[in-house]
Amino acid sequence: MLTVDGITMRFGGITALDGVGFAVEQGTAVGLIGPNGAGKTTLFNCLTRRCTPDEGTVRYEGEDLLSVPPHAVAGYGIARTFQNLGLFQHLTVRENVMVGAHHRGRTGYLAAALRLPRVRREEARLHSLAQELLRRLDLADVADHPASDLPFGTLKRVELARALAVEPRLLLLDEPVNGLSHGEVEVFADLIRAVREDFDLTLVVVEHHMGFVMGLCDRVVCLDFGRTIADGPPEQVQRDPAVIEAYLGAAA
Ligand SMILES: Nc1ncnc2c1ncn2[C@@H]1O[C@H](COP(=O)(O)OP(=O)(O)OP(=O)(O)O)[C@@H](O)[C@H]1O
Repeated sequence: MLTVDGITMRFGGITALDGVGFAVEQGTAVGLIGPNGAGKTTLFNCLTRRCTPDEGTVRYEGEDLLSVPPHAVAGYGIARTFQNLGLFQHLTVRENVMVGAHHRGRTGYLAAALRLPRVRREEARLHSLAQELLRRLDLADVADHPASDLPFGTLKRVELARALAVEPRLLLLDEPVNGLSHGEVEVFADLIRAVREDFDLTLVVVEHHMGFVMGLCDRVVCLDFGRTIADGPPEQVQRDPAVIEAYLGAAA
């Protein structure tokens, strides 16, 4: 279970988040929505330890996540994808996925330097994990291509494979369908639903595409001006007058 409580984050005179709280039960998918500037990215950055809030707590499986340094978050079974893809363009697809796998590597530097047998066993395990993910996400044919050669839609799958290589229980998706065509969104939504099931994932998704959020998430949290204005099942949040007003106000 992920519990976010009383998160407040200020940038100079701007209060980006103002006492935001919600909980994500293990195995559920929660969508974070809200008009531009509502505070979604700032909240996501607090969850992924890219920033530290001024006030509040974030706990995952009882651990105080705010005391965990950003590079150690993967060790707690938490992975993320990036809005603008967090891939290494000059590396191959397979190497990018292996980068994810190594975030979760369980061997220390000394053991790795000495190439102890357990290091070799761990390397072999990570290679076969990467191979399985490449197959599962239909990337086997492009495994040895540099990322820079591939279309955006394929890179989205590489990004997902890299995150899954961390062997997460909790996966945080930052605008996963941003930049995809209408048809690609539906295919990617099916893929996310399938991997969620296969890997028994808990999901937190920041996304502007309402159809995607409503079709994937069990619960939706809507932010506006740094505050939670709705939290409930997708159909309920979609009909909530405060949510409609926030979006219409943003469009006006
Ligand atoms: N590093 C920063 N310095 C100053 N202000 C910031 C910073 N990051 C965010 N803000 C401000 O905090 C508020 C929330 O921004 P945030 O990017 O979290 O919103 P958002 O809901 O993700 O918006 P969008 O949907 O446009 O990505 C905005 O007023 C924004 O200008």
